[in-house]
Amino acid sequence: MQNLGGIRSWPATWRTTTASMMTTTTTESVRKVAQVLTVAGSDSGAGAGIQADIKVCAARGVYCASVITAVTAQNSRGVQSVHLLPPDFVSEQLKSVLSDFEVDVVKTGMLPSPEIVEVLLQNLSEYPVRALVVDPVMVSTSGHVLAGSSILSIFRERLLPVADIITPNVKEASALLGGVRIQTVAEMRSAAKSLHQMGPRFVLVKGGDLPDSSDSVDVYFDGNEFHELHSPRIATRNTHGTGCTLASCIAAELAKGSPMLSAVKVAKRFVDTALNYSKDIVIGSGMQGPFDHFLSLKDPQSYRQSTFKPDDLFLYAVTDSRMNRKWNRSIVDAVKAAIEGGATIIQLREKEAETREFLEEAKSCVDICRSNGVFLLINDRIDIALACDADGVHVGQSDMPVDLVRSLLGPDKIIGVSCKTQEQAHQAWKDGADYIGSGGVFPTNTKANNRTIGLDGLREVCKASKLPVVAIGGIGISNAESVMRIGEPNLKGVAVVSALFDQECVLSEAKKLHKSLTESKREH
Ligand SMILES: Nc1ncnc2c1ncn2[C@@H]1O[C@H](COP(=O)(O)OP(=O)(O)OP(=O)(O)O)[C@@H](O)[C@H]1O
Ligand SMILES: Cc1ncc(CO)c(N)n1
Ligand SMILES: [Mg+2]
Repeated sequence: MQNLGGIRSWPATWRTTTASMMTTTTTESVRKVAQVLTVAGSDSGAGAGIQADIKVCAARGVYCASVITAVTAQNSRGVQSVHLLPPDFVSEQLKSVLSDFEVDVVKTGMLPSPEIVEVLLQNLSEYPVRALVVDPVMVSTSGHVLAGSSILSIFRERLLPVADIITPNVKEASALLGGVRIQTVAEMRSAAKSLHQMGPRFVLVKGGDLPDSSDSVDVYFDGNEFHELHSPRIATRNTHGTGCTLASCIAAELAKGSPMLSAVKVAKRFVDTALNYSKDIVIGSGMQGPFDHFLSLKDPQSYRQSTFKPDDLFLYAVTDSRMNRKWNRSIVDAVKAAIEGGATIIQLREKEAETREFLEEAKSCVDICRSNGVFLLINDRIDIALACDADGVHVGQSDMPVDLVRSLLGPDKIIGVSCKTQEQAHQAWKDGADYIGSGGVFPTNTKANNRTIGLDGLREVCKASKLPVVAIGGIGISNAESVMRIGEPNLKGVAVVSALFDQECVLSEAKKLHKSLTESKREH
């Protein structure tokens, strides 16, 4: 919470906890478990509310306690009835949990009366937590009022100012702002700005219900900069509880130690994946079905595969053991800095590493990448990729053939392959690769005896490729724009080695490169 220092003051070790383990060893015998407390309403249909919150946290590897504010009779057709719990009893539940557990993050959903908000604030001042995520639930997607206008003034005056992030949908944002019109992304941006002035540290205005939009766009504002989070709108009836899921996932990621923007990105991606994954399941006969938070009601194999997107190739960071040694940093530190600076995918290319040491480092990198929602690939070493459960591999033309890699790794891992020619690009697609890396575009010292194909060669490969392409070889801040300017639609980004890792500060180089790539993307 704002007045408590927020998540920025968290111990550094927390930032490396994993989604699957949810713990950090503090002493030999005590394991710290990341904990969320949701303060929300029960949904008998279990698609939204408390039930969704608990499922999301479990899916993200975080413990979730629950304080119930109201009980709803609700299904896929709508809300039939709402029963509020007495504020005193809500307070007893809050005390019960907060006085006993080490709650990291409180997430609020349905807070149906000013008295309930009052007891929540009272308990939070008595038992401070590290972060407060406020999903200002007011109306269900089916149109039922879950919290009326009586809560508006206490929300505006007392709850929002102590929130770390608020996640209103467009209707809720409009209600909080006294009924302003929000029908476009531009209006979402200005709403986010006005809401920020009410005191929360971060604002995310969700665009799931934005009319006439082919993308599902959420607008994030940190008081300084805006970020638009886009994902294609998924055609499904199963969107009941997307809002609760998003907010709880943000809370879970914060509890594990993520910075805010990373938590929001992971959450958006989680909702997107879960919706995609369960778009055709049928639960209930109404217009608003629940979806599957555990991604298990359908063939689990398609999970990862469906989440790799060509845009993940935007800023592709490839590590190099010699450079890390030269600058005296570990692979793990190099990867952390690259991600913080904006790298969108990581490849570990550690030619000289000893297997056992490499495996340990790769495992740590998997944890960091996963908690930041960034994929991690291993160069060439299928064995290491399997052993550390990396998201995939990148192979060259003289490494193991792609079809064999695919049969070893299964359908859900990402496979990239280096291609210099149109024939190789065609073969990569036939063999089941997900993307190709093409280069060396410019001469480079990183790879000896590597033929340079130039921008013309890159263009040829892009034209022949049915797969997304990332350009590699001698690319850095000075020439990244000229590469992207070739304007081939399937050229999705640049891969860099020295430009990030043979530098004194990986973080600032990554930031600069990300900025220049973003600018060149905007221009085209
Ligand atoms: N059809 C969809 N396809 C993809 N993403 C979606 C879709 N609908 C909603 N989302 C995403 O789900 C998240 C929740 O957004 P939404 O605006 O629906 O919240 P909400 O209305 O509060 O949710 P709820 O339905 O739980 O009340 C956002 O990240 C939004 O972009
Ligand atoms: C209990 C409850 N909380 C939140 C929502 C918002 O989706 C809902 N429909 N039901
Ligand atoms: Mg909605």
